[in-house]
Amino acid sequence: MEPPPKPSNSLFEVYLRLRPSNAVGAERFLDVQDDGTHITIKPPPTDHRKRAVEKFAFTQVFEEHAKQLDIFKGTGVVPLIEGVLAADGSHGRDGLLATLGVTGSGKSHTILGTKSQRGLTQMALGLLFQSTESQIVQPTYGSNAVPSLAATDASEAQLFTASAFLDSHYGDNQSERGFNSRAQTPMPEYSSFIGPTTTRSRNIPRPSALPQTPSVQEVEVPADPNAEYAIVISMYEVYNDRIFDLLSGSGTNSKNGQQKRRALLFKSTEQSPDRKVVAGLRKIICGSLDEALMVLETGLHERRVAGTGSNAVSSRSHGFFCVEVKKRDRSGRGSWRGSTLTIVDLAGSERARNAKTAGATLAEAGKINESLMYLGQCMQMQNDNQEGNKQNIVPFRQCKLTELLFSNSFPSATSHHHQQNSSHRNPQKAIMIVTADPVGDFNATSQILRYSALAREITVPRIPSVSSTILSGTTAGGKSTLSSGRSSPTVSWEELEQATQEVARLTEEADILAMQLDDERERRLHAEECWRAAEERMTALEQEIRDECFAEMEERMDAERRRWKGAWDEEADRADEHFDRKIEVLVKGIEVHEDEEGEAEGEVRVDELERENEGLKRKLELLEREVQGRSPSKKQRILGKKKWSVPDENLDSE
Ligand SMILES: Nc1ncnc2c1ncn2[C@@H]1O[C@H](COP(=O)(O)OP(=O)(O)OP(=O)(O)O)[C@@H](O)[C@H]1O
Repeated sequence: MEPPPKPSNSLFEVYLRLRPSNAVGAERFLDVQDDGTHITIKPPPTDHRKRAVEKFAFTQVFEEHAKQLDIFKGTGVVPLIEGVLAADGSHGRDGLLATLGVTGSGKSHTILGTKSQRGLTQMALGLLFQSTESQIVQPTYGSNAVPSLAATDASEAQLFTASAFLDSHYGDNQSERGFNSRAQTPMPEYSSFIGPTTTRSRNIPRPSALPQTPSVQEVEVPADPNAEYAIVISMYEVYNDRIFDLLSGSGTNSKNGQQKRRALLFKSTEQSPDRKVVAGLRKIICGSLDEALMVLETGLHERRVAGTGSNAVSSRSHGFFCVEVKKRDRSGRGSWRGSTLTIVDLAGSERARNAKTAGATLAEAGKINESLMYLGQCMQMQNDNQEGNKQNIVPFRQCKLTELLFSNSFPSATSHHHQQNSSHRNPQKAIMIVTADPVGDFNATSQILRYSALAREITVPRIPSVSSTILSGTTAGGKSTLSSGRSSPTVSWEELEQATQEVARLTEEADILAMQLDDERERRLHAEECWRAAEERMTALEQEIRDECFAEMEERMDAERRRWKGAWDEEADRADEHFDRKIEVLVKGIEVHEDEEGEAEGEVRVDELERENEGLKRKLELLEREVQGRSPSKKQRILGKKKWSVPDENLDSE
């Protein structure tokens, strides 16, 4: 079985590294074939259910004796570095290096090393700085490198020089100022971690105390001679499907850092519309390997402290270490472009049943297993795509981990458009190092090998069946019988032998089918698990959407209520005014009515007075006529004296 030729769209090259085991007397279930690319695993003899021997193909298998430097040179890390340095003058190609394996199988050992040995990360950093030594930009206060780097950063990041960052983290916290990728602010240069006078509140990692071996001096990778380089480091972890910055200091700076940590988004930004980036990270510009190693140690410390604390040794999150290798024209003009080398230390898969975990840690283990299951699905899909003609879509959007790992593995949707211009990016090149303990947990290890291997083959060892044994014995007997001279139907013996062989073949086929059935059953269970997980996600999503809708509805109802109340008050005011006006009109109306009455009364009174006057006139005429009948002097006297009083008297008398 050959590993299938690697198609251009394949996600990973997959290497297997076996770790030396400490277990004494434990039986080995994994063997490496002579070609160095295949392994076979057979279930322990105690497992009666499974008899198949499974064979897996990898790009290369590294046995227990392989050293860190062997892995560094043999797993394609060097080509990844060549890709990001891009000596040919291009923008380079993103690289991804990840380790996958059961808990305790040696992932962190491989990628991050130990107290005495460097891991692939430190060696990769060493090679990057070694290759760009004379061309690396020193980020100092006043140089235009820092603000120009901040201006071209597409991820809304806060940029710090390593010295400022380390000073703010370990020193007196006075220099907590960064370059935002959107607004450039001049920043003073603090180099207190180098200077002898600074008081440090926490234990600053000392480069001299970090492992110095293995050295990568002998490895040579060319850099672009016409470029100046800047190396920008960021670190984050995926914990419970959420992204947290490992350089923000929130985990180590606060007592309850876990609560204060703010989850970041993986999204497209204004400056990066066609690629998703982790937005809002703290990024550190490192001018030397020592600075880079100190930043790395700081992030790793944060990862350990910010974790659950229940298992200090084991990685409880997926750790991402990103080295952006930026370059621009050596003259210092032009904008920064470049690519990123991402190194991932995946959390170990474990069986909740085996791991004595409970509560939050169990939920955390569940999330780790779920994300690794999705990763397994993606890798399985890659392998299926390689084996068959049908190209399935790799379902990498199922969780943060696979999204982060794979979203740059495919040409972006707009790459077609970009093909014409210089900003076109190649899909990233990725390497997966699977770590395994050949005497460890068979079930957990075989499960990981099954989905990570580039090819797989199952064989059932041929067990002589009872009938074939008997019949072969009978055949031998027949021959002896023949030699004894007894007549025997030779054709029947031949037929019987053929039939026996057919039975043996069918038995073997049945065994293989049974194995395949087992396998299918396992795949079905796996698929059901995925289905359940997807359903749970859907339910959670539905709930989230419902909550969102409800909140929006509430908000709208509130706004509507407020609007309605306003309108109601306005209407009430208007009605009051209207009412007041009506009353006014009514009052006026009443006044008018009163006047009319008065007028009428006046008229009546005038009439009465006129009538009275008429009566008086008549009486006066009568009196005059009466006076005329008397003497003139008397008449004068009477007229002079009684002219106006007489009527009254007359009226009274009347
Ligand atoms: N190749 C190796 N040679 C020597 N020791 C090893 C090797 N691989 C792993 N170890 C040791 O085994 C132990 C567990 O390894 P490590 O912490 O790397 O496992 P891991 O896969 O990262 O586990 P987890 O997923 O829980 O973080 C460590 O003490 C490590 O030094």
